[in-house]
Amino acid sequence: MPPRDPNSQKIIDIVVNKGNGVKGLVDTGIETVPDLYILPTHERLEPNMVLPHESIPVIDVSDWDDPVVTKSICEAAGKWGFFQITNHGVPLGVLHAVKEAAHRFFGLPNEERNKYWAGNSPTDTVALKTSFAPQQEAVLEWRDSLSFRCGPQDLESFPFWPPVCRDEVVKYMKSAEPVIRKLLEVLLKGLNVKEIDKAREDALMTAPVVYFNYYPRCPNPDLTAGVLPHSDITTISLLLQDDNGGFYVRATDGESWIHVPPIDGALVINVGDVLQIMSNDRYKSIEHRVVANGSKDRVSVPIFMNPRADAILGPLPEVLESGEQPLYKEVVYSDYFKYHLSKKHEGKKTMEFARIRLSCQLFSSI
Ligand SMILES: O=C(O)CCC(=O)C(=O)O
Ligand SMILES: [Fe+2]
Repeated sequence: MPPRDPNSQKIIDIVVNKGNGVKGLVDTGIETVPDLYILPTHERLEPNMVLPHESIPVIDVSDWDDPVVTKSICEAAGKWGFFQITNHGVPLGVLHAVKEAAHRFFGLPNEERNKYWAGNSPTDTVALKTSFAPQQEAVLEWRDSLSFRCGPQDLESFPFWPPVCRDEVVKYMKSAEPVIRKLLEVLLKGLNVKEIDKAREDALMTAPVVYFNYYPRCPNPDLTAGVLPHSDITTISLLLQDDNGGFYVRATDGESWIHVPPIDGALVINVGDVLQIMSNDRYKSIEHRVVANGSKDRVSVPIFMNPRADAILGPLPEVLESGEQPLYKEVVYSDYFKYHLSKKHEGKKTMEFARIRLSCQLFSSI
């Protein structure tokens, strides 16, 4: 990346090097978005790129055993890669409380918040960051995020988590766990996997991470990005939105975008890269993005369910059993993860790391 101009370097200093985040920048009273946050025009989401009448499915999951429900889930995962679920059993009070907890954390004074800055935090299970990969990005994303690793061993460091929000995070994670398990059971059954045994469970769902994403009100929301288009490198992700809107997913035409309207109490579910790889493309990990908000501070609370770092990913034997060619080679999840983090958000580029190129496929079939 070319060197930054002196003004952008000054802002990097406030936002990244001093650990104040974009929230700290907004608190200085800026009235326009600095150049460092201004996207080239071709990267902005223009209104004519949004399909106003399309929407992702909303599925009532009050009966997980209903074949209509399981079929809708698997079909949505194959066609849209995204769907919303309602009546999932996570109490409304728990959902509201965790969003309030996110506001409480980001409402702390800079010096309280940045105690948790990545690398500085009292525990490596909690990390505050800004944008996605500020060192690799010419333009930064208008977002700060606080992540909590929530695997069983990670919870041992709970006493070091921020007291203003830690109870709510754990409660949310615990109530969402059965939903994650059910979703994975249904999705894997759709791939002919009869049961998720201990080994599969270890590989698929050992490393959940809860995020607080915080998008402070932005003076020029049309010029910048909350989050640039990307796919998640998870098995599956569950997203809790607030009522501000601004979350878009790539339409099935591969070009346009669809808004995902907030529904109180619903969770937005998406297939991540790992499940697309395991399903040999039957399920789709779809790009999504967030537009900054001009009138309010927005929060979202995703749960990213990840495989164990040393898990070996590749198309499942059950999927290939009928002689289907694998589209992906086997990769270790930690290598996939590191590759993802070494680049800025760039659509679905990370998947190239595991994809078998056509020429190799032809070669191996000769
Ligand atoms: O904030 C949102 O609504 C979505 C954020 C997102 O896509 C992510 O954190 O991966
Ligand atoms: Fe995402």
